[in-house]
Amino acid sequence: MEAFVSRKKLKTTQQEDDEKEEEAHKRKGEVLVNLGNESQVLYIPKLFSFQDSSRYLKFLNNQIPWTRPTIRVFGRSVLQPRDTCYVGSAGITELVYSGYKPEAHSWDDYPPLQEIREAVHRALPGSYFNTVLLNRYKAGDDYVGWHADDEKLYGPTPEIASVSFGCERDFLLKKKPDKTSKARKTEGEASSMQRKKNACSYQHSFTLKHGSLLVMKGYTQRDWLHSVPKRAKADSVRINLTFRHVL
Ligand SMILES: O=C(O)CCC(=O)C(=O)O
Ligand SMILES: [Fe+2]
Repeated sequence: MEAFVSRKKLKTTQQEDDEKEEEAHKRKGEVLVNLGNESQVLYIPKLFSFQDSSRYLKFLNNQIPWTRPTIRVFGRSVLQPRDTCYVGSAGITELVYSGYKPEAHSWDDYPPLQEIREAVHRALPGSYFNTVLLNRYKAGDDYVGWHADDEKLYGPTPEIASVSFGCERDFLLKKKPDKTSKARKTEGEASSMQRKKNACSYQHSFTLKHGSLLVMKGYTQRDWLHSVPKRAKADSVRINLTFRHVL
């Protein structure tokens, strides 16, 4: 009985701490979502002013050597549905995703990218990013499908900082299917009402604004998938930069 009470108390303290942290971010106009099991997402809507964001968008759109590579998806070669470029420090482990190994360009050639990285470092004390993967979505039919950035070179709990410029697009998160038999059994026993309720907390969506920063932390890449789906109404270019730390 005693053990049960103290466990319950411990959980309450954790929840209280989470709520306090969420409140502190809210006061700054930010959103912190605790996804459970030590996964969090932080959204800062205005890391950059409108003017700076527009200047960066123009620079990136015109000066980055964009490519649209052929990638492998479920054993088939397909054109990636967005443009890409990769920038990283010399000597880092090579990145390979969907059978594609992007060439790492040098930070030295893109001072505005270094400026953006410094702003991200200031916003996230203690963070350090040595690579950035850039994506350009020309319009609403460019997208990124469901995936996790769970490549080994980032380690088990990577912090991924995602900066967006240009057209607003939806960023979705959904929980990976739970593999443990205990979880399957609990889900099987749940009433349809409970299942609906659970489903809600297993999906989140953010509209990523011009000049915003979204950070995925903790075990988000292990336990969750994310995507930027097609949107018929998105009629202009969006550029997204995901800063990552290669170990
Ligand atoms: O464009 C975005 O917001 C997400 C991009 C992304 O998930 C990725 O590059 O891995
Ligand atoms: Fe991603």
